[in-house]
Amino acid sequence: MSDTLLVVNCGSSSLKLAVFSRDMQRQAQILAERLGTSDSSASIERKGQRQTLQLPDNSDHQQALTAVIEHLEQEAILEGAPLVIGHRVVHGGETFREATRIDQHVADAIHRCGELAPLHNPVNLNGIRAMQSLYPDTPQIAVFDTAFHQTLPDHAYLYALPRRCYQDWGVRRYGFHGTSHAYILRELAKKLDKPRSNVSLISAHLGNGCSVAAIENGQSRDTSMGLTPLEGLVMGTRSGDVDPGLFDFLQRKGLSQDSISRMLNQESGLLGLSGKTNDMRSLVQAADSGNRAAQEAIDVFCFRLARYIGAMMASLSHLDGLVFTGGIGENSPRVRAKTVRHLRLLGFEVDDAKNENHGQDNNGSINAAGHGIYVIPTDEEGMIAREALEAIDRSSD
Ligand SMILES: Nc1ncnc2c1ncn2[C@@H]1O[C@H](COP(=O)(O)OP(=O)(O)O)[C@@H](O)[C@H]1O
Ligand SMILES: CC(=O)OP(=O)(O)O
Ligand SMILES: [Mg+2]
Repeated sequence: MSDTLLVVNCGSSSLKLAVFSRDMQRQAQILAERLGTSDSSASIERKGQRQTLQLPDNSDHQQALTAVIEHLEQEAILEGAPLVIGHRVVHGGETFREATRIDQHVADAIHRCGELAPLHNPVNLNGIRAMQSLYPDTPQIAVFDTAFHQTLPDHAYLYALPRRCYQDWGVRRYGFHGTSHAYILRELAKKLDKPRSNVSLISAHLGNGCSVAAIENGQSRDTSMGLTPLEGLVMGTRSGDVDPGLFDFLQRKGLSQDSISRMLNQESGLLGLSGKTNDMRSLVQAADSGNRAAQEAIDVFCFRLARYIGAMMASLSHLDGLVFTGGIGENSPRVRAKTVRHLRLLGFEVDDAKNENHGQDNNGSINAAGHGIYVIPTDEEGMIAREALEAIDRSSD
């Protein structure tokens, strides 16, 4: 068995892998996209070099994983079975409060939670099964998006529904992107040179999926995603909050349950509003060329985000900083500036020059006066690797 740590993050149409050495140095980062199409490929980044690996036509996650692992072995990036494999699992319900070694019992529980994350958990499980068959003797650890939010207080996780919905079916707010929010807490604590247990922040993870979290003295106290990763902010293809009355309305218009679910999860958000793309970078370009729908999509995205940042203040007694992260949060000065402009009354103000260069010359800080505002790149894979290692140390104690 080698000294390598492998992280597997199976998303709905993509696959991310990362390889780390035992001392947590990243050896390679892999992104496979457009799975299930005739155009799927993987890009492999290693020591500043990028390679592209063409994947077999219509590869599913399992086939893509097998092809990528074969390549990593050929290139000696992986030599023999990894020491541990960490998997991102999106929904762990109330069952999992920390990273957990996967056995049949745990796999069954992940399968049951799949009812609440149908776009995510089934593909997470496919990744787990693929790696179990490739490396049957390697410990496989599940790291849950929901785990960090298990500290939400009752008043933040209960929906105002009849009690039986929670008691009989587990209908409550769970929250997601916990691995990223926990990483951001850790990085902000380092920046401020404070123990995590004294740090309070609002973390805005803005990728394809988007969520904010209020973290008070190191614990998650509120977040924008709920029972499923559909609630809250406007996302790439997800609507975020809508009036629950919409379901009745659309059904009366003749839409089936499946088509409503597809609409809300895959055809809405930035894509739905712009009618063009779910990609924020392309939207900013389109808006600059005068495309009105693209501009409106950005406006709605930023306004919803600002509303939620305001809402997160209700869970905090002090604030060390507002942090932007994820592909959009890290790279879009436009989104950050536009969002913060709505929040002047709450004491937030961006410094334009610092914002334009993502705070790079200011230790990540981009605020003018008022509360601290930071840009901090997230590292879900690094965090999963660390948690996986801690979990095997715990299980061998
Ligand atoms: N320079 C940029 N400006 C604006 N948006 C960007 C930029 N770079 C990346 N993004 C956006 O980040 C989003 C993807 O975020 P990412 O965190 O990589 O996604 P995922 O959730 O799939 O990991 C896309 O909307 C993409 O357009
Ligand atoms: C939970 C979630 O939304 O994940 P992602 O951002 O990977 O879609
Ligand atoms: Mg993401």
